[in-house]
Amino acid sequence: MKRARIIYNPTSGREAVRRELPEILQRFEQAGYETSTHATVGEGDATKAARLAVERSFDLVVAAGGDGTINEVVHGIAEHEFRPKVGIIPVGTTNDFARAICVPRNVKGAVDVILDGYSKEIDIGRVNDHHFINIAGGGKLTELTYEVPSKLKTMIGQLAYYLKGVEMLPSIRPTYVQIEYDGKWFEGEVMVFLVSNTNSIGGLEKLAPDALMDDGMFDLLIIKKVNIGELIRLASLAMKGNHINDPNVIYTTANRIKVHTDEKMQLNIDGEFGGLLPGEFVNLYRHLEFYVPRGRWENEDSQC
Ligand SMILES: Nc1ncnc2c1ncn2[C@@H]1O[C@H](COP(=O)(O)OP(=O)(O)OP(=O)(O)O)[C@@H](O)[C@H]1O
Repeated sequence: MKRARIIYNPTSGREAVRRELPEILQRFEQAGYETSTHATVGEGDATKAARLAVERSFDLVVAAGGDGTINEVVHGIAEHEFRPKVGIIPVGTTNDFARAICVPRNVKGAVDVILDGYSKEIDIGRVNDHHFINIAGGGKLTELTYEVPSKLKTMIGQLAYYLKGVEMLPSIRPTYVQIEYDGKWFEGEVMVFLVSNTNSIGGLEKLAPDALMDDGMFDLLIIKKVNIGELIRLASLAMKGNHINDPNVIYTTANRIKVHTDEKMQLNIDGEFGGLLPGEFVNLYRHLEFYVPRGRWENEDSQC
């Protein structure tokens, strides 16, 4: 009998997964999985639980939570030689990764996808000792993701991030960085740099519009030093993906990216604090197999 381990964050998003757990378990059991669960208790716990699931040879590991929980589960699995397949039940606030791989952002639809049994190998990113699924980066602008209080996120969802962004705008300062990407070189002041694995970041689906998830390449986006007015203009262009040809923006693909700075610059990994730079970003080609909707993912023009 196949064995599934469901690792869930009981506090994610609007706390949906806790309510629906009995039904989720029943559906996995009916589909032939011997299923057990682990409720996370705090930071790093999903990683430990995922490592344990690998050691105990589970066939399937399901991450139920927001992008933070999925990141932790991926981190716990990615370092092993034998890597079980991964299913996701997105019940977080923004659910960027689910958006990117077309998994429905409701419990029933997400469970349908996993139990349908269609999976795809997907790239993931590594920087220093961390892994990431969506995006890593640095610059004051990225720091808003961990300044949004969890209670506020539960109450008003994604709007909480935008409110924080507006609040932080006047305090955003550029940082002097050196970035080496696949043999090319950038040196100068930047507002933000983003290393993206998916095209869905912070709910903005056009920020890295060309990002593919199984090509072994990141999309690198650098926004050079600009004033606040320019930054607001670029942000509004980014809503439609029209920022990428702007002279203040570098947008390119790369497999390996090294970032160095003499200033103190925080590294943001999938929306969480990931230590300080410098960092070397490496794309791990088709490293993990995720359950995705049959058909829909194959068609390049399809919108999730
Ligand atoms: N029982 C818990 N109580 C409080 N925090 C927890 C608990 N379990 C895990 N966490 C922490 O919560 C973090 C964020 O959770 P997660 O990403 O699942 O939900 P979210 O913040 O609602 O969604 P999103 O990442 O989409 O904003 C995790 O990275 C983990 O460190």
